[in-house]
Amino acid sequence: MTPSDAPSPTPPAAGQAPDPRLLALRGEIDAVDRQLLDLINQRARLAQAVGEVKKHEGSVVFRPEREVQVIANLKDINPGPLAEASVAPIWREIMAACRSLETPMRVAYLGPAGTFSEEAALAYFGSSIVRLPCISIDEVFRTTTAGAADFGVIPVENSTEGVVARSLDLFLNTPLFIIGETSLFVRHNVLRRENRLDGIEAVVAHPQALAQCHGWLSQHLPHAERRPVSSNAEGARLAGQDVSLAALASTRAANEYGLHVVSPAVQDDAHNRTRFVIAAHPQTQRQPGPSGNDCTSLIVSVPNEAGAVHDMLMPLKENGVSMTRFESRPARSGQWEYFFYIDIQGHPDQPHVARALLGLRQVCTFYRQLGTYPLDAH
Ligand SMILES: O=C(O)C(=O)C[C@]1(C(=O)O)C=C[C@@H](O)C=C1
Repeated sequence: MTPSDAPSPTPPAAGQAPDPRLLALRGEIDAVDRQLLDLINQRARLAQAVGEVKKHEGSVVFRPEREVQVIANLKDINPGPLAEASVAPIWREIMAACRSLETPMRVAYLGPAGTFSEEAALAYFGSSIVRLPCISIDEVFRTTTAGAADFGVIPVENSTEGVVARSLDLFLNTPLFIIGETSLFVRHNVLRRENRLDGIEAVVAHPQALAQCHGWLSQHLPHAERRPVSSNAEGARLAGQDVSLAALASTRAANEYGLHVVSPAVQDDAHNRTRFVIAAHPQTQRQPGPSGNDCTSLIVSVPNEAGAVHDMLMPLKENGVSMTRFESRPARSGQWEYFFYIDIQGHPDQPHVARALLGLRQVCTFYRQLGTYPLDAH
């Protein structure tokens, strides 16, 4: 008998009693859930008590380094069968719920509802947050700088398209600093009111998404105009109002705006990822302590002369500090001068990192530490 000939298990007919083993197992699951609820409430009361201590000493609620350690410890001791990848999202939600009892967290990101920035905000902070969707990345910076948001979620880099130049430029003149990072797999889908490709006159999406789907669009929708808009979710919102438009956005955006997924995963690179950083104001948040796996982000500039970039990197080499990112942006001085955006591994509390930063500072004409934060533990 082939698998397709095998008799399929018959579901119980309406009115027929389910298998008694199922009832017994569900009874046990209900009992375990009650215990879990008791335990989670016990944990929430402890977090409230921690919140009282912090209020008393005037310190900040959100401690990313502690949250990373909680999750890493649990992954280490997880006996299974729960998959290791399930531990982080479950505990992130539990900690988000506990945190929200200490204080509600207001998080600004590029909106409207359904953007990948919103997904990054939820992946990083969990869902117990106050969502503040903004109309542009500039607005995310403004809202967070003005104190209307506690944190801003900023896209900085995409694995297909490279840096998000606007975000890097905005970091140059902001008092905000970085307290965390998160990376998302970004899958763009063609979304439309009608479930077919023909008749699409324009594809509306963020310029980065249009670029990330360039090959697919040229092949499948060569005659459709590519119209840039402020975000992919904004494109989905517009496509919800006009059947001649298609959007490139997430399945969450499809649900949000009642659209069909006409073609799934049309980004040219199957492994397309976007990295976001979490920005906060130094008056309301402090730099996270060492977590054991940290990154320090800097913006520096050196004189426009032979060997200057080499000299700038020597203190890192001499102190055994790894550089994980090196980007340049024009300084707009008309003199072919550049700002360099550098990420290094480690925390300034580590002596070799402190020595490297001191050496670097001495050769730079501009030096700004953008923040030190635990690396994404996904
Ligand atoms: O340990 C703390 O500082 C807490 O406030 C508790 C807790 C948690 O739920 O475990 C909550 C918020 C912080 O970001 C870190 C951890």
